[in-house]
Amino acid sequence: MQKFCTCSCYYTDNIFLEQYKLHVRFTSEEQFKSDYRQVLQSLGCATDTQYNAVLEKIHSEVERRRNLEMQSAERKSIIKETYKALHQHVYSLQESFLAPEFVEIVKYSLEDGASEQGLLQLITSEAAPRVYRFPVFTQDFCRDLVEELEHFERSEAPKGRPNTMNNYGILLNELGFDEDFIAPLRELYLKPISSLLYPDCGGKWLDSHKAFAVKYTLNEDLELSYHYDNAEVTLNVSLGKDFADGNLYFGDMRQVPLNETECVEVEHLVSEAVLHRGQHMHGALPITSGCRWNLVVWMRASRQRNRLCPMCNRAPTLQPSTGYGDGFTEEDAGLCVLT
Ligand SMILES: O=C(O)CCC(=O)C(=O)O
Ligand SMILES: [Fe+2]
Repeated sequence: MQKFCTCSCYYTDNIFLEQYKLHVRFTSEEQFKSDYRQVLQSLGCATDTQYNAVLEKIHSEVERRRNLEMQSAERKSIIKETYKALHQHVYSLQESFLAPEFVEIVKYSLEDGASEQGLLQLITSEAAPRVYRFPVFTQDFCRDLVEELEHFERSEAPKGRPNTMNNYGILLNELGFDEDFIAPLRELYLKPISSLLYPDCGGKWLDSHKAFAVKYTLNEDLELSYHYDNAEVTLNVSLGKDFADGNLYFGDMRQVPLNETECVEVEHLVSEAVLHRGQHMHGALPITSGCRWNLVVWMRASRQRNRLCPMCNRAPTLQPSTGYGDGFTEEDAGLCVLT
């Protein structure tokens, strides 16, 4: 059994200041002041009170991150004991949930001699550079899954939120989707495709994931700011329900400066996936009516990220974790010792 880890930058880096739409790093008050005081001022954080409110936000976010694993495990166990599913069948992946076109492209990807060129002939469209759109689920399955997620939302069960940028949404591992749904979807279906499309980004070595559902409605979140994912390859499936606008947009890879980037809008039809490199910058435009639910799977390749943590851009400093952590692994140095 692999032992998955987190990078310690999780407690210092990529802290999102919603009010200023700014990601920051915090290691000490002096470092923070020298790195951000001016930038924050230019974004409207002018007074000491506003600045102190920012520091307060950062401290509480770091505290939240430190308690996250324990609280998540607690929620998971309460959900397991008390939550009654509406559609029990959606928790175990079956081929009947999948669109026939998706099954075909996976079948092709598993053939001897399958190539990127051959696969691209079967995929509906390349919506932006190396961003692919194709059907994944049936409409019936999308409807059942949304009904299940809404049933969970309405329940008394405790809820964890996917990340600091989403205030609504559901962590699917807490709800019990990891073992029999997301893991086989990644391993049996998405890895063969990603191996051909993204061999340079760890696509052949996907071995863990973080999966969640995101939700946008008029009284809650409307949009998602421009960001990259803590993932090598991301699957994003539109589940419905009815909504207007809310397209995804893609810029460039995270290494490219923003002023050299042109964004491309990508229409996302219900039941279709958008598959992209995790570090390809993107966001979601505001919806203007209705309710939009998406399934997002951040897929990780330990072989890739053990060398470079995409969040701090350094060799990761590993911290033990429960579950998949952030997809890093302790590599066994002493496996074949000759004496
Ligand atoms: O709302 C969406 O479709 C985008 C979600 C996303 O990019 C993310 O959660 O990482
Ligand atoms: Fe994302």
